[in-house]
Amino acid sequence: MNGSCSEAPIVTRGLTKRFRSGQVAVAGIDLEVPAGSIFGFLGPNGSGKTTTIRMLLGLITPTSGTVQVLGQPMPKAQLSVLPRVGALVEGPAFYPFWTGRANLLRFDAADRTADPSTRKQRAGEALERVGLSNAAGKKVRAYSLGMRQRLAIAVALMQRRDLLVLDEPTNGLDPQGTREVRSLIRELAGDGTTVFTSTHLLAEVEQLCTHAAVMSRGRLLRQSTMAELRSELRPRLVVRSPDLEQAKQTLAALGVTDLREPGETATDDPTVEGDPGELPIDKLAAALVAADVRIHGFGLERPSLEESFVALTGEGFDVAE
Ligand SMILES: Nc1ncnc2c1ncn2[C@@H]1O[C@H](COP(=O)(O)OP(=O)(O)OP(=O)(O)O)[C@@H](O)[C@H]1O
Repeated sequence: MNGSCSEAPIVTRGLTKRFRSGQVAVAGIDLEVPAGSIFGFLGPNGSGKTTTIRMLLGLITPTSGTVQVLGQPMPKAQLSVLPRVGALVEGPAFYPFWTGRANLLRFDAADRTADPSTRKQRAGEALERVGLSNAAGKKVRAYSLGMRQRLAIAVALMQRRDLLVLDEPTNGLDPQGTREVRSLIRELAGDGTTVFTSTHLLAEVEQLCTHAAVMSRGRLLRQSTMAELRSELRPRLVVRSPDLEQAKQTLAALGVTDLREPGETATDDPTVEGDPGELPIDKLAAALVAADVRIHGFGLERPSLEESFVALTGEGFDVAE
């Protein structure tokens, strides 16, 4: 890996894009993508992910703000930066009647920074890395969607890359293709490549990423490690009881805050939940019993990542695979 990669491979400051229509697609975002991370750039459709990625790669110019990729300013330094960045933005258009290998060679031949004398060898290595060596001689039209996407990633891997930027790499894939691409991304990151990947799928971030940033309506709401995001999700006290009013009063008197009755629950029992803060839960249980509250259920529940992101963005995420 290149020495300059110890610094964050992607840094933006106040990055903004206002389109001619007047629409502000990206509104002053400060991104910092650590070296070696699998960074999930998460947000609902239309939240500004693709526009951000296009600015990172120098495909469009920011209205204001700065972008540094691999320590150098973009788009100014794109000639020296882009050969070290593998990108998958709009999937490359393959010739269906050509083999996977022939398509790969064609893309490399169109790349002025690529060395023709090593082309065949590099194609062989890229096909090997994405697990397509055995299918390299097959026509692309016989490829599954997952194989096509892996071939697209092979295009991005024809040269040694310090950073991969992938825009919705599993979009449109069936579950098998999705698994293939996710495991490929994990392997690539395991080799030390930083991976920046956008997605509207929360499950993708949960399964794949070490870090995440959450976009909503052009703004960056949060960015942190996945471990931090998870630990921040405070557990809530959940009590099921036919004596709901009394349960509420008792808990409130002990200092449980934000008491609410959730709409839908797994059981028919009336349920109240609240934030117990630092209160020891055995004391809370004892107090309910002492107040003659009949208890059908009692415990701490951690909100899912989805619930907390929905609370953050006010929008739902697609949690489907
Ligand atoms: N060339 C353009 N001209 C005008 N508006 C645009 C242009 N490109 C994108 N937009 C608008 O900017 C907003 C952000 O779009 P963007 O494609 O960046 O979002 P996204 O998060 O990548 O969503 P998706 O996953 O649907 O692509 C959207 O409202 C979109 O309509």
